[in-house]
Amino acid sequence: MTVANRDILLKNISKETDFPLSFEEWEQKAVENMLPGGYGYASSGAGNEETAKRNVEAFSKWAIVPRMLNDVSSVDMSISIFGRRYRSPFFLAPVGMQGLAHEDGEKATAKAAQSMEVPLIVSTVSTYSLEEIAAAAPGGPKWFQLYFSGCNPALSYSMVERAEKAGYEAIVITVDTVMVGWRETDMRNQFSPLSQGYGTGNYIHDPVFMDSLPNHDQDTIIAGILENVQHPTLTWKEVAEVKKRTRLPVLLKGILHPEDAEMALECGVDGIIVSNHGGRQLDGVIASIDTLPAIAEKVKGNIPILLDSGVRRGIDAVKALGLGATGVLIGRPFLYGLAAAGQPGVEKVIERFIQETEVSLALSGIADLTQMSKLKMVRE
Ligand SMILES: Cc1cc2nc3c(=O)[nH]c(=O)nc-3n(C[C@H](O)[C@H](O)[C@H](O)COP(=O)(O)O)c2cc1C
Ligand SMILES: O=C(O)C(=O)c1ccccc1
Repeated sequence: MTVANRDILLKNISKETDFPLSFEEWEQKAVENMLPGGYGYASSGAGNEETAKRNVEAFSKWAIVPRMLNDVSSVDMSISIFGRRYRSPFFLAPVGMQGLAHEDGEKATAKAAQSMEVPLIVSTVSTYSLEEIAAAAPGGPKWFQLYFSGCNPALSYSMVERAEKAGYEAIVITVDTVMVGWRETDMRNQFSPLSQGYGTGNYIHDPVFMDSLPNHDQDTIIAGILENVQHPTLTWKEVAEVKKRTRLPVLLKGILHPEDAEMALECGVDGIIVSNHGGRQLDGVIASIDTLPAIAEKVKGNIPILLDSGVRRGIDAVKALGLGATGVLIGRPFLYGLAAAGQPGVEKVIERFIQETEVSLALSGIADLTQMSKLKMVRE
């Protein structure tokens, strides 16, 4: 029997009581280890935090109708995407400024992703440069998340080129951040992640970016980064242009409307990430998991659909897979693991997700992910 909770039944779990189990327990460790402004930035949602709450509630409203009497003695939860096979359906979401959680920031996360064989999506606004992160874990699968520059397209293209050169295997264009959301927690704390992040690293270490600035004092660099991240004029035109300029697969992150998913197909993108940015952008929007079925119906298996926002444990991933996702991204869960214990913390968070998913698939009567359509999914 290979199923993960064997160790628990054999009481081997007592060896690792130092590590939290649930999301809430990891979050408590993060509260203890992060500065209040940084924790507030990471944990909060936009506006009244309706969507941030809805993301989690919506998962609990979906129920699985499981299958019995299928041999689940070995559960294979590997997925295949863009010609590569991964051992699990989990990805680490692009999370900027990880230096806020741990001094090794994305370098520690990259090492954990490599050792757990989980693809890492590196943010444009990382504490460390995309090359430093790649060098920290040269064998690990990694994708690059692009905030397409609002004022400097040459910067975006140069970042795509650098990512290709550094071994990144896909480009994820985030489309829900044409401007940063209305974040009252940060206003109250007078907190800007950009000024904090800058002190600990050298993200956007790009000659094109640096040349575009009138001078190199910290305020000018930070204002320049923000101007580059926000892009109110972003349209399908820029997406098509990025597609033209890279040989890597291009995904769009932040799709919620089924018709946008259809337009993504028409535009020739290679994948979509159904996401509301963890409730950090437009408050009041639908939970990702609730819009997934309609999107899956439009996409009809033509391109992979990934999902994030509110995935807190393995069973949430099973629900997303049951509703048509190829894989899921986790954001805050791994960030809190990083804050709690650095690289080993991220590894343990990933391990918990993988093991709970394995047990949950077995109990659902699923031996491998091609069998997911045998489940019935019901919304309360
Ligand atoms: C602190 C923080 C920073 C983030 N930075 C980025 C970013 O730079 N680029 C991006 O596309 N998404 C960013 N996101 C959104 C995540 O990629 C992801 O969509 C979200 O965290 C998923 O929700 P979850 O935290 O509920 O798992 C960030 C999220 C957090 C919590
Ligand atoms: O905090 C975020 O979610 C995010 O994506 C971001 C990135 C750069 C600046 C501000 C916010």
